[in-house]
Amino acid sequence: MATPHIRAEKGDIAEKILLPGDPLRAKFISENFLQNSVQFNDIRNMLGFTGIYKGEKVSVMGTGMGVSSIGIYSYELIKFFDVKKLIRVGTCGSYKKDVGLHDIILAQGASTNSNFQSQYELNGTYSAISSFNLLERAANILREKNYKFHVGGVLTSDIFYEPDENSYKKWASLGVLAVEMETYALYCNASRLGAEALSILSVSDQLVTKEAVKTDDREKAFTKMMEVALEI
Ligand SMILES: O=P(O)(O)O[C@H]1O[C@H](CO)[C@@H](O)[C@H]1O
Ligand SMILES: O=c1cc[nH]c(=O)[nH]1
Repeated sequence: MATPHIRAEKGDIAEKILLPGDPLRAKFISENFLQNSVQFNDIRNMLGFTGIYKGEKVSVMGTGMGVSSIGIYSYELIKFFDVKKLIRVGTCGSYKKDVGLHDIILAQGASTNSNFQSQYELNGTYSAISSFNLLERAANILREKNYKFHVGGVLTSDIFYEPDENSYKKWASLGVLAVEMETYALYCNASRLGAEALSILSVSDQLVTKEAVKTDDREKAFTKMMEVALEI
């Protein structure tokens, strides 16, 4: 049963899915990590694949950029395709000097400047948190592999090009490690619909030192987080 955004039947998509923002990163993961991979989605070029990793069925699909886009895909994946474990594998901008380029962040929770939570008509502010089960497993795998990682809060922002380049300092003063654009919505949908979610992020930009990973490397350079996500 296809949805407006995913051309697949129930069973075509595994219970566990990796979700990069970039659909070409999904293709890269499929081609480099999965065996017997079959493409299940092409609508809007939001490429999705299902294959086998170490004997386990696993899927990978792009989400696009921003809360609205991942809000649609994660909702459809959980509600209509019975996906149970959603692991975002994304890039982020570090807010802390000691969180360097290529370091991995496990997003324990997400704050946001988006109004995604207004749909729930709460009389307060919702704290979007990850699945402790997935977080604990990812942390254990990272320790075993001896990969440098950090655990903490991130900001899910609607804005990539902030007019005030110092505004990040206020979030950093509250311990927020980095900025990206999807995790808050992913965690909300997973909590609301009864699935587990975790964002594993690689630092592509350093807002304190102004360093950045080269544009051509962004699709393929972050294989460590992909490996960890697949091993969970
Ligand atoms: O690398 P991805 O997963 O797309 O994540 C980050 O990169 C995009 C901005 O360049 C936003 O989607 C942000 O969240
Ligand atoms: O600075 C950055 C880097 C990646 N993704 C973001 O949203 N911001």
